[in-house]
Amino acid sequence: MDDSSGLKHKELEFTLAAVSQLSSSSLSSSSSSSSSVIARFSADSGVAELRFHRDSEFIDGFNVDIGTSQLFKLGPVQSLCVSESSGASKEKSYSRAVTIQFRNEDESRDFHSAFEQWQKDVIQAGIHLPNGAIAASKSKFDYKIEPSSAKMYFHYYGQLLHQQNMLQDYVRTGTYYAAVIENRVDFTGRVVVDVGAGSGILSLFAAQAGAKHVYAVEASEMAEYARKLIAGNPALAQRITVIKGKVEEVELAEKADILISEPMGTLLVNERMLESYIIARDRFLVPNGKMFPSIGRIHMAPFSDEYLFVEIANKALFWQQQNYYGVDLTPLYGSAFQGYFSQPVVDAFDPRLLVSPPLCHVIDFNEIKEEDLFEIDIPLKFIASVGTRVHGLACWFDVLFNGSAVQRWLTTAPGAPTTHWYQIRCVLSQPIYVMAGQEITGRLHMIAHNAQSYTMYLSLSAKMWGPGAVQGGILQTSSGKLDLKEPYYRMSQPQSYTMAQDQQPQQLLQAQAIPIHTEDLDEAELLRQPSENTGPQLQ
Ligand SMILES: C[S@@+](CC[C@H](N)C(=O)[O-])C[C@H]1O[C@@H](n2cnc3c(N)ncnc32)[C@H](O)[C@@H]1O
Repeated sequence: MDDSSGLKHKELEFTLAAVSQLSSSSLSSSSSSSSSVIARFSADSGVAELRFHRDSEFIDGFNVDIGTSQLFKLGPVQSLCVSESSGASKEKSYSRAVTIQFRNEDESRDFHSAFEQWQKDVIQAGIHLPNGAIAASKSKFDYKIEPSSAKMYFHYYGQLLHQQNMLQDYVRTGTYYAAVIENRVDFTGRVVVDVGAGSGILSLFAAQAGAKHVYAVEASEMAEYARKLIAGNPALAQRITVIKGKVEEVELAEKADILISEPMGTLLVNERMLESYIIARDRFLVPNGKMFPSIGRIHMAPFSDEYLFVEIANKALFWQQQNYYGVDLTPLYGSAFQGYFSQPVVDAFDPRLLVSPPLCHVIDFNEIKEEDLFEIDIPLKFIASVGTRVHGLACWFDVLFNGSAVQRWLTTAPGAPTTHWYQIRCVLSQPIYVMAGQEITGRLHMIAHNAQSYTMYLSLSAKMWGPGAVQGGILQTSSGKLDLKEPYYRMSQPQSYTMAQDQQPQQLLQAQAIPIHTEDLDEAELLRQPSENTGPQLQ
């Protein structure tokens, strides 16, 4: 039954034991209560919201927009609600989290099902405003992604120079070409959907491989260029239809036998386009249809790199000046130091820097649910091959084209031909010392945010080692929080790994600072490796 909000469910209230807030600037700032807290589901303001009240007072800054939030269970009576910042603060904040403590398991369960139901209604029905008007029904994409991020993102992809950058990554485009052409058997006479077609290049490959018809879906202005490019290839053009729009929103005349897409961002998941690929699967693909690619793997291994560590630590030294035009800058040193270590480093590194064999986290595009990509939690366990200082976690990815004739992997591994994705390294501000044979454990926990990327929480620990060690005991732990949306592109740095890796960090800190190449890249450009001077190494 509809109420004035237009949602099927009436306003609901839950009494909670406590709530506390994790803001992006502080992990622990909180406002938990001694008196009980009421959580109220409401659409009073025309937006479906969860509002928290204590002693009939609204708790400012805690309200969450149900349409753009995600609720996770932390334990039987504890949950975490991650949401877009919508409070009074003007501070730029991609996401914020409220920890909710329930009084018992039943109430926790009821709360979760109410949240799920409200979210479904918001997404499916749109929201009726109190004056009777109906707010435009938003798509799944619009609910998850901040409009300013989406605008910049599609503006970036609407430009030919950025499509050219990807086309000129010959490892990437050549592997797609080979995977399609060698697997003609999968394309001949089939209906294909190209998810995020860009210039239309993969649609043209699919048509070359004999596709009966290809629907090239592209949300950015690039769709117009794709039309032009396709029209200029008349032998293929009659079998390709360009559809301008988001895969979450467009309608197609028929189902697809096969999806083709290049949805991979830095560390596979940046840009959150994999979710669009999964939505396209659920909307357009016939049961048991093929996906090109069908599997993605994130590979991870601890690394040791004194140069990189010192370079990052040195960047913050600027803020140690006590007399900068008469101003003491040191109050900001700690924040600057933390800021530099929160940037994943993007470059191509020597695989000899790896301290142990890598492990991998598999994402099966045929099976995974869109929601599974909202939070990616990877337990880490390695055995150090050498005694050294570990400076963080190195990561890269690969994807599989599981063709009926030929299987092909597109890899971005260190040591393999470089792609425009390079590799990424999460550097910890506190290195850990390991001996050969010692176990390194940890966790990489990534939480999606509404700026089309992820907040990454990394921790690494060295376990007790040697005779007499307490079973399972931890010697040292180091952790960090990084934003995958704000990487540090380091490709133009001089790379030299001739120095002994056991040189003390203090000595290096005193050494001449490595000149830092700063690139004036806008936010959208940072989603991908973008500029000409840092372009992919041509084959
Ligand atoms: C990495 S590019 C790949 C372009 C092209 N397929 C290629 O391989 O060269 C991804 C493209 O997908 C488009 N895109 C991203 N999300 C989309 C969505 N939800 N719906 C439609 N297009 C999308 C972007 O605008 C961009 O052009």
